Amino acid sequence: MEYPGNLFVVSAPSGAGKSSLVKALLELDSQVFRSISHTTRSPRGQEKHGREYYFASRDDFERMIASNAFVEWANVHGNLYGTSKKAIEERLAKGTDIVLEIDYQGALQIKQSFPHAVLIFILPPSWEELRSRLENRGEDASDVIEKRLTNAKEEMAQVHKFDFVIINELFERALFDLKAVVHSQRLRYSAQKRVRSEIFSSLDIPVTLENS
Ligand SMILES: Nc1nc2c(ncn2[C@@H]2O[C@H](COP(=O)(O)OP(=O)(O)O)[C@@H](O)[C@H]2O)c(=O)[nH]1
Ligand SMILES: Nc1ncnc2c1ncn2[C@@H]1O[C@H](COP(=O)(O)OP(=O)(O)O)[C@@H](O)[C@H]1O
Repeated sequence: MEYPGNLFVVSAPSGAGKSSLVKALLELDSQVFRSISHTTRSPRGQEKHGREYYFASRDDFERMIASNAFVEWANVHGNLYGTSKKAIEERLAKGTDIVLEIDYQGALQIKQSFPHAVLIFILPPSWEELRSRLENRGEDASDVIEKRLTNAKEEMAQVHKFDFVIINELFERALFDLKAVVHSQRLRYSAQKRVRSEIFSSLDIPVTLENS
């Protein structure tokens, strides 16, 4: 099913800066919303249920899997994470753009269900920088950091399956690149047709079906 809204997926190894970049994007662009995932991970730092995540027990999460409530879900770093159908379908149907901040497994599942989804991978500038960001963030125990750094090797090996790759060295530059990807998608003819059809019809521009 085609939706009038654009669907962006942002993936990155833990510590690369995806949450910071998506947060900054949402502050600049009122037309983009972030999908709130469910997770069995316990809250970190100042995280609040219903804001960063819907924190769920393992039983509740598995009940949601059994009732087919997720459009995608995955086991990441030993915790379960998933995007509920409810979280995205309502927003997309309204024509707003939505960002999913999910791992590469979820990204590939989304691309299967929503071929027009735009997959964006955020890379750190180096291994040393990735480690130091995780350590300076100060939100994960050292064994968790080691596990996430080990998983980062497999995650970054998937980068070629993504539509765009942004290197998050200087934050402002990476944010500029992320904004450019979002805005370029809005300028695609098919996206324009869905959002500005009244202008196309008033200018008598023929809209061919294959772009619908
Ligand atoms: N597949 C999937 N991955 C998710 C979802 N929500 C978060 N993740 C990913 O799970 C991983 C761990 O997220 P988190 O525990 O918040 O740690 P962070 O990566 O250090 O911010 C990250 O790669 C997230 O992108 C989701 O709904 N589905
Ligand atoms: N370009 C950057 N330069 C330096 N530090 C950064 C940059 N981007 C993010 N950070 C910091 O790195 C840490 C990890 O960022 P975060 O957004 O939590 O990553 P992720 O969501 O990918 O795990 C945070 O402390 C954040 O403030």
